[in-house]
Amino acid sequence: MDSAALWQRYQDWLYYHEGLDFYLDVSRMGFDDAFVEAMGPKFDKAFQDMDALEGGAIANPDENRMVGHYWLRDPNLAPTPELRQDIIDTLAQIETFTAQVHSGEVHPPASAKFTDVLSIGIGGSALGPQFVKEAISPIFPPLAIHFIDNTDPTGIDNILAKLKDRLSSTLVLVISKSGGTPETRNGMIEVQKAYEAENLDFAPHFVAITGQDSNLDLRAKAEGWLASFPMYDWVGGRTSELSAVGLLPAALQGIDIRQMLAGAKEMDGATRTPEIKKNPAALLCLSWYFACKGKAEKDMVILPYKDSLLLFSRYLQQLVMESIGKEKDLDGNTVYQGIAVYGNKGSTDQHAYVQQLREGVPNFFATFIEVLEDREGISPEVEAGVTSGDYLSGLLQGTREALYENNRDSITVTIRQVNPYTVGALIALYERAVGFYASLVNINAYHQPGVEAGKKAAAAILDLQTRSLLVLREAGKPLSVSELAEKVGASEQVEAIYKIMRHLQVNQRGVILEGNLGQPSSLMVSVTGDGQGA
Ligand SMILES: O=P(O)(O)OC[C@H]1O[C@](O)(CO)[C@@H](O)[C@@H]1O
Repeated sequence: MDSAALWQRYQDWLYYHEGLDFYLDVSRMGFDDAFVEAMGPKFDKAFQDMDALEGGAIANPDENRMVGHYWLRDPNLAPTPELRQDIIDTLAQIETFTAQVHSGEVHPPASAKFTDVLSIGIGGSALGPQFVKEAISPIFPPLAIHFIDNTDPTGIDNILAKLKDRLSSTLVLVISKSGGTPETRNGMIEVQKAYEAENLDFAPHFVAITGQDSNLDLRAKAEGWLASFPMYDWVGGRTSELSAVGLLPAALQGIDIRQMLAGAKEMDGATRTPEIKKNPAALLCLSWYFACKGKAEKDMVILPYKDSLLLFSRYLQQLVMESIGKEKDLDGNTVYQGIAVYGNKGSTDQHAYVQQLREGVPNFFATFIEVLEDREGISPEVEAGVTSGDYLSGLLQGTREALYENNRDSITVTIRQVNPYTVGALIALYERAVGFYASLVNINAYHQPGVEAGKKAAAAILDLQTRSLLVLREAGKPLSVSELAEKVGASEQVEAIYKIMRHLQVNQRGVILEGNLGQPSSLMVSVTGDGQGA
């Protein structure tokens, strides 16, 4: 296409929303009018599905749940007065609690004010709060936030070492919708132990955000924690940033959560329009469908040219991949759907993997996120008439052009500024696009059956560990790994048992491995003393 035709295509397809000061450019996606026309009926159905979902239909049939994240920013849309009131009350509870914490009215026993927040959670109970912190937390927030989002002992140690002198003024949020996620539980227990080691009563520091009557909820009540906030069963983990899960950590950092909700609400309004060209989420989704051919044919590379949006791709990775990555469609057909998402930020990534994007395997489409405002105030010049921001902007345009020249498609999302309003809008945009995409490819976007397999397998490994240590103690003499597996009654699990023993030995858990470490079958395993791991 020559430059005049491209300029025309750019204008024909440009979406602009005045209230949001938001642009979406899909002109560098190679679809034609015939494709758009052919997609019409599929989109009509997607719009209808979305209407039903917002009206309170059971949009997550496997889990027999409604899907109501859109109601969080417009409680009037909630299908019952009770749900509406719950949303309003929770928001009020978040704001009241935050004001009390900021003023010192709610304070820890040994300190006049809380100074830090430690958020313990994983997946949807961490990624949104982490993204928002990175994007819009003030440089000097009233409370500095830290995260434990894994069961990695070194990761936990690092955070606790950082907070050691301030545990007495740290507010600990334990966030888990199910209230039973092991990584989160482990973090919670280790942090409680850290409080006990400092002779501090942990309960007046701990706050739960969880589903009603979950294990976490019951524990928080039994131990008399400082506060609890609800997580509703009709909000999925990956769409929970605008529930208490994301709003409480954000508010505690001094972020304007009403603005986040307002931005999301405005975007929700824009993405309700049942016309592809006038609906930015539909345009995004049309582009994804075109690139992927409705199958998992391409990856989505997210390239925000703004440091503060670094974690957006990580946040979207869960939102898109946990929603779209499904083996079966709604009719039970095997479809292996998915869109792999990755990316960090431009122009930094230009000095890493953009080489492959430009010249290597064309298995992706890019999404540039452009922020018009370089910084607050006037920029110094780095050379005559040119600022650092001019470079950033030029590098974005240049990369987009270089990709296009080599037949690599791209989308460009443009906002004026990264602020609570636009961050809320971006979250809402992608939530809606994922919902539409699921309709187009006929899958349930709101369950995650695949995650359960890994969780069950991990539980089975821990069970094998307990049984193996028991056998070793009873044997009272060294056993080869295969003898051990046989005595445990799990010969087919010999490799897993070998790995368990190797891990216990390295961590001084009372296991001795003798023999050639490079030849696992030569190893003899025994336990010392009472075998601490048993
Ligand atoms: O909030 P929870 O229940 O601890 O779950 C954390 C994450 O685990 C998952 O259920 C899957 O591993 C995610 O969907 C969820 O965001």
